[in-house]
Amino acid sequence: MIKVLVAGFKGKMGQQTVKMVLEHEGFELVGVYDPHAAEEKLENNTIVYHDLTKIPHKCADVWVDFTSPRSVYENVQAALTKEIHPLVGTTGLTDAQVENLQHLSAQQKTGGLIVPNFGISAVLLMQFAQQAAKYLPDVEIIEMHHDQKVDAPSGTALNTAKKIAEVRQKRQQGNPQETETLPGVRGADYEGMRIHAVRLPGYVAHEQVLFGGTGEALTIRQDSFDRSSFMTGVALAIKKISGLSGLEIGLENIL
Ligand SMILES: NC(=O)C1=CN([C@@H]2O[C@H](COP(=O)(O)OP(=O)(O)OC[C@H]3O[C@@H](n4cnc5c(N)ncnc54)[C@H](OP(=O)(O)O)[C@@H]3O)[C@@H](O)[C@H]2O)C=CC1
Ligand SMILES: O=C(O)C1=N[C@H](C(=O)O)C[C@H](O)C1
Repeated sequence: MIKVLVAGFKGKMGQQTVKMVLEHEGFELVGVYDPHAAEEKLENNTIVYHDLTKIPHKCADVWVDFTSPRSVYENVQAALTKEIHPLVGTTGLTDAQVENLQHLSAQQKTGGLIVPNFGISAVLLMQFAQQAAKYLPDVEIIEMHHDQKVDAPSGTALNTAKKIAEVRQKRQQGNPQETETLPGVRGADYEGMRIHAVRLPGYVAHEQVLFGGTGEALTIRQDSFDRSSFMTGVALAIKKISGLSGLEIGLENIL
């Protein structure tokens, strides 16, 4: 049995993860964590932790984190220090934070995985976009999410831009003389690529990558209509994470 702890268990993704772990015959839910939770135990007697320092060393094999950009760094530090493999779905870690966590992971000899998106459609979108950018280097990214999301751009959009930047030179896009008569209207700039974030009720998680060439265009789009779609990826990562020696980024590392 793989022992799993879920941080952020009351949230939208945390609840899906708890359900999946309880239903999976190879997994055992050994604890859940939320500093703001009122209860001491779940209905099935699973222990509820409220304080990071009270979570015992090596009490779980995997720490699944679906919390918030404000808490994820501290949580992953705690998991690594306790020699629990962190499986990080939470977005918003900065590059410097990721680098520090990778050092800690090496020091602790405890591997882990940061996954900007557990959906197979999003993983494929990122791979196809990287491939397309080799031939169509003028790109804009539009991500669309529910209006409760706290971070922008989405982790998926930022990771898409980083993957594209690996295969193309930084380039200026659009008219060098362009001006914004409404500030921000052209979106954020990542190495010359524009990223636009839409937040609307009714949406879940969606992304379009638009490529323009001479007289032609390509649009790649993925849609996550339901959060249960992320659970196949979470389950697979829980099974495979102990095989990772460092703190890696992207579900593709275990596919
Ligand atoms: N990688 C992927 O495929 C996906 C990633 N995500 C990411 O996962 C994260 C969570 O998303 P979602 O579930 O929608 O968000 P929610 O706001 O629904 O849930 C977050 C939960 O974390 C709790 N929380 C806050 N601080 C802490 C802490 N220090 N330790 C433990 N729990 C804490 C919150 O409690 P309280 O409300 O009391 O503060 C809340 O219950 C986001 O960063 C989102 O971008 C989402 C979907 C897919
Ligand atoms: O907050 C969300 O909902 C999601 N967050 C992740 C992100 O920021 O990319 C993954 C998915 O888009 C859902």
